[in-house]
Amino acid sequence: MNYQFDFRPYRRKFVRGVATSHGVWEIREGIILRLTDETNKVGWGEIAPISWFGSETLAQAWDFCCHLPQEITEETIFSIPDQLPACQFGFESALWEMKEWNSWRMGDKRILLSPHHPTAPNPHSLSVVGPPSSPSPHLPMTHSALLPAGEAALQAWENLWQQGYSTFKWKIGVYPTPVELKILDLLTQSLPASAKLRLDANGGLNQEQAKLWLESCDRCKANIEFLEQPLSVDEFPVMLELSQRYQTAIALDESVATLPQLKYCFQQGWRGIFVIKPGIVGSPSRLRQFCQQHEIDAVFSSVFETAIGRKAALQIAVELSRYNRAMGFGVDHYFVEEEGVGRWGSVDAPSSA
Ligand SMILES: O=C(O)CCC(=O)c1ccccc1C(=O)O
Ligand SMILES: [Mg+2]
Repeated sequence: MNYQFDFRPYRRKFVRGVATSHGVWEIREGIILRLTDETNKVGWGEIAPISWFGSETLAQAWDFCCHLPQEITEETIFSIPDQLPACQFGFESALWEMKEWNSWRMGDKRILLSPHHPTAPNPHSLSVVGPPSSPSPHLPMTHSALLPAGEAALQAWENLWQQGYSTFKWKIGVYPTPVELKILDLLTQSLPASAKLRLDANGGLNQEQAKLWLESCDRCKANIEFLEQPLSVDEFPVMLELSQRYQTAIALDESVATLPQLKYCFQQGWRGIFVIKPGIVGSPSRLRQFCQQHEIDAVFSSVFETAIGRKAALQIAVELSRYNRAMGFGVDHYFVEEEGVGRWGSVDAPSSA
């Protein structure tokens, strides 16, 4: 079977920049792709790289798309190299979506698009356009809401709590450790007792600081679910050691950004938490295979994708989640609801390409 392949870039500005230990991230850029089969069934996919996190760059993904022929096959998709993990996700999830349509009784004509009049669904509201997802055998999943770095977290949690979130993730390693530890004190005193807090350092701590955080967390009466990626990727052995020395759990994130890295850390003996970002980790089918073979403790997490990538990522997350870990997709408050994500039909190269 041959599939017609189309793609377009998109650009979304965050309402407020996302501050991490890497600096402030202002704009999310990516690629929306579409596969159309010979009967005009379509599948949408999204390529949303984060190169500072360990995926390919947007320019590399764009270049890959530009060099593909207009008609591709499954073999094209399953032979995308591991160096392009966000592309593997985008193409495979588009293929998956199209096949889902094949096994679904077509009652909704909105999606049956003529290739001569391409109109993209609004990626913000794709959930109302797509086919019903296969029923999940799992319990309803909860989401974790992302808090801003620094003392802004002290004001931000309450509104999110009222929206129904009870797990929060706070970015640390952005301000000096003593300042942030003081805020941690205030935050844990003000959060409701049933709330859970995740701390995400994005690899921005040194070993001394990491120990200070872990000691504070061990002493803390509040429910600290885990400390995420305290040290840089090359300090994996130290994190392995710390995970055995402290009560507070450690989650790897940047260290397991892609599937080969995930496999490596597992092989090296990591049995703590793995944060998995389906949007950049690579091939969904190979991820599924690995997670089903090894019953790892996984937390699934957003890459600030649009509703197109989110739908595919959530399908994977719901299928592979265990231990009732909240999923890190509570990031909608970083985007303006009505904002467009680029028009299907106007072709501009991404600004960074
Ligand atoms: O995981 C979450 O709860 C929210 C998503 C998130 O924090 C994130 C989003 C994009 C890039 C990196 C990260 C991160 O976990 O470090
Ligand atoms: Mg993280």
